[in-house]
Formats: sequence, structure tokens, C-alpha cells
Amino acid sequence: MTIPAQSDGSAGTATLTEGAARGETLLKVTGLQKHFPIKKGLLQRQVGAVRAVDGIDFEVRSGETLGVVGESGCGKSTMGRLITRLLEPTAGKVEFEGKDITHLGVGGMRPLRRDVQMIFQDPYSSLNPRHTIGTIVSAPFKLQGVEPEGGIKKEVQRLLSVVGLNPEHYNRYPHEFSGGQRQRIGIARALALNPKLVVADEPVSALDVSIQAQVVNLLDDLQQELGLTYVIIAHDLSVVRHVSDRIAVMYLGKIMELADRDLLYKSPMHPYTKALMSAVPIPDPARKAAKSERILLKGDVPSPISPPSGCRFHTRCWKATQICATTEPPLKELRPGQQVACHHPENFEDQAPQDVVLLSDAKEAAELVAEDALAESARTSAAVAAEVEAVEAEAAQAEAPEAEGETEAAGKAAESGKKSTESAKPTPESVKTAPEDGEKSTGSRKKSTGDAESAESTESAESADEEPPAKEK
Ligand SMILES: Nc1ncnc2c1ncn2[C@@H]1O[C@H](COP(=O)(O)OP(=O)(O)OP(=O)(O)O)[C@@H](O)[C@H]1O
Repeated sequence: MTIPAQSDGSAGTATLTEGAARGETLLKVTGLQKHFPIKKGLLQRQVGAVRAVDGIDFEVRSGETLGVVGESGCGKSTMGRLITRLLEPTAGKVEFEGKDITHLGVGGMRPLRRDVQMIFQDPYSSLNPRHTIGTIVSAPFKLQGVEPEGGIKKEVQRLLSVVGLNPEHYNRYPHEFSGGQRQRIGIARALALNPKLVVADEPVSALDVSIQAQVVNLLDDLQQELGLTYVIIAHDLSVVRHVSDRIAVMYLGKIMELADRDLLYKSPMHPYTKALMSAVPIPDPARKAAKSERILLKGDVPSPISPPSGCRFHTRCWKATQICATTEPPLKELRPGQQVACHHPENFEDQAPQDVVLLSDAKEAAELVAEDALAESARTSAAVAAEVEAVEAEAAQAEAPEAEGETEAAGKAAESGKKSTESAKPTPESVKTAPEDGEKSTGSRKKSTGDAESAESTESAESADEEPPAKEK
């Protein structure tokens, strides 16, 4: 699709190249929380709170697309409304282009409304049925008191053609358009003031599959043409797969994994990410065999009013041990470009190798996880752990000759380096020799590592199922 070039002389509108240069941080979120109070009784006393967003940190870089995925109710829309300041955060900080906008009032936010726009999920209810599309798309100009060069009508018609609509339909009403066309009207309205950041909340989930692809491609084209930065919220990974540069996986108000798209698809580290990915249908019949590796999650997402202790995913995770129920894992960069909040990550060295006794919840959850998936998980973790051990041993060896004949302290350091390597022994070893004493033995985790005797088979980390798609940009 050809998209007309953006007119560069629109009076009063910011040019997209202004502000943060490509790759620089445009939006920064620190410890962001939104707790909706639950009130009861005549006096409307607060008796609890829905912890919709419960302490999240991330950055959005200029020119990139950050995909945000997670099951229904995990706080994605609330997060979107917080960063566009449609909601007031309970705690935390939102910075846009280095400026703290967390508690800006209506007046303070007015100039920012040009720079940050939102596209809503439902193209049916987000457009006023009594207004013509001309009125709808021109509303931002009127609200901001902006008079584009050539007049508002001309600019609105230009915007309509930018999003692939007929400019002659300026005077038509929303009901005269199809779902996909209405979403295009919503996109035209969002683009009216040349925003820097566009937050799209489930922009295609209300549309037919064939139309979804058109709208996703339109968003992608517009990004390239206009240098937009996107946060795209979706409930599954298939929508954000082709457009995102990085993907944040949310669960119960927290970010579980935040990674470059290719890394996430090639080797997801959080068990929840892996489960979400295995739920994406595989259209290629030749890869139907992967079906047996589907991971089914047990039960529903727990209530955000009283989320589980420790790691919030532990009640549905097949790898959960005691530490998962008691200690919340921090979101840590385990690989460059891949942050994960997990004590027992997939495709990586175990972060709590001493903790091997599975929780009873985990044993139940493991019954829903295909044997192949469990075996693969153990194999890849073992392979990564072995790799880490080899690298550390090599480093210790390289240090050793230098230490020879030198100070005693240096010798001791080398020695302690070796010890720490030993203590970081791969999980599978420790899991295999895990307590056999009683019913709380490692259960399915043990079973899975048993299958993983050939820890050397690294290629399993890159099963056909997890091949990253070629980015369509
Ligand atoms: N205004 C509100 N008052 C009280 N609770 C709310 C409010 N808005 C959202 N919630 C609750 O916060 C939690 C997160 O909701 P949110 O809509 O952000 O999730 P989501 O991941 O976007 O889900 P979905 O994909 O279904 O829209 C849910 O439990 C929801 O019921």
C-alpha cells in the first residue's frame, strides 16, 4: 500500500523527528502500580483493592514497537491507560521524554495529549455514531486549538487517505463502514496530531482474521512512514509476533518476561511465556507433530485482589518449588536483551538450583504439560548450565597461570572462583539426586530430567516450533 507522505508544514503540529532520537528512551515506567479500591457498606469503606498493575518497570525506545501480551485480566489495558495518563497511578513513576508526567493535571497534560495517543479495541463503541467521520477525525485539532495549513478539512481528508479510506467519505457516519474501516478511522484520529507514541489496546481483536492482517500491516506501514513508536497490547502472541521489536509478557499485574522478539520466540525463558507460545496455533501441517508439546495451563488466572505469594505464576507452574511460593523473583536480565522474573527459567541455568522439591501444585500442573515439553525443558536447561560451567571453568583456567607464583590472595581468589563454579552445578544433576525421601520428591521435574540424560543435545532449544519468523518490516 502506498501511503502519501506526511505534510511537513502542518501548523501547530510537532514533527515526528523532534524529541527523542530513534533508539533513545521515549517512555520510562518505574514501579508503576494501579490498585482499584473495593468499597463496601454505607460509609463506602475500602475493604480491599484490585491490584490491576502491581509494580512494573520498562522503557519504550523511540521508533520501536513494544508488544504487551498476557491473558485476560492481567492488567494490560490498565497499563495502557496509565502510560497515556487516562488513569491516575496509585504509585510509581511515568516519564515521557525525560519529563515526569505521573501526576500532571488536565492542564499539564494538554500539550502531551498531542504526543501520546491511544487506539482502542472496539471500533464499534469508540466512535460516536452521531458524528460524521469528518467531525470525529477533526476533533483533536479542535480540542487542541490547532489549525493545520490548508484547513482542517483538507488535513482530515489527507489523514483518511493515509489510512486507506476514501477522502470523499468525509461526511459519512460510522455505521456506514465495516469493522476494519472503522478501526482505520480510529487510527486516523489517533494520528491527527502527529503523535510520538501510540498505544494500541487490542487494535485488531474485534475484527475478522482477514481484516486483522490488513490493520496490523497498516500500523506497520505507518510506523515506517511516520517514525511512530508503538505500544501494542494483545492477549496472544500471534498478533504482536510480526510487528514487535520487543515483547513484554504480563501476568497478574507484573511483567514476567521482557525480551527482544527473536530471543523470546527462539528460547522463551519464563514458563508462562512458553505456555502462551505453545497456545499459538501452528498453521503448517508439516509441523503438526509439535501439537503433542502443547502446554495446557491449569485453571484460571487467580484473583488480582489477593494474588499468590512469591511468584504469582507459581500456582499454575509445573516447575514451582518452595522458593517460588515464598520469594518473588526479580525481573533480571539473564541474557542481553532478555529480562526474566523466574527462579527456574527455561532454556537457561537454574537460578535456585538448591531448591528442587516441587510443590504439589506444580505436580498437578506438570500433568497438563506434555512429556515432550518437560523433557525438552530439562534438556535445554541442562545444556545451558553445562555451557555456563564450561565458560566459567575456562575463565578460571585462564586466570590460574597468572595467579601462579603471585600473591597468596590471588591464588585464593582463583580457588574460590572454582568453588563457585561447583556450587552453580547444573540443576539437572542436583535434581536427579534430589531428596528421594518421601512423597515430596521431585516428581515430574525428576521425571523430566530423567528423560534428559543426553544433556548435550542443545538443538532442542531451537525446535522448529520456536523458529523466529522473519520480521516483516
Ligand atoms: N475501573 C476498574 N475498577 C475496578 N477494577 C478494574 C477496573 N478496571 C480494571 N479492573 C480490574 O483490573 C484487572 C485488570 O484489568 P485489565 O482490563 O487491565 O486487564 P487486561 O489484561 O487488559 O484484560 P482484557 O484483555 O480482558 O482487557 C481486572 O481484574 C479488572 O477486573
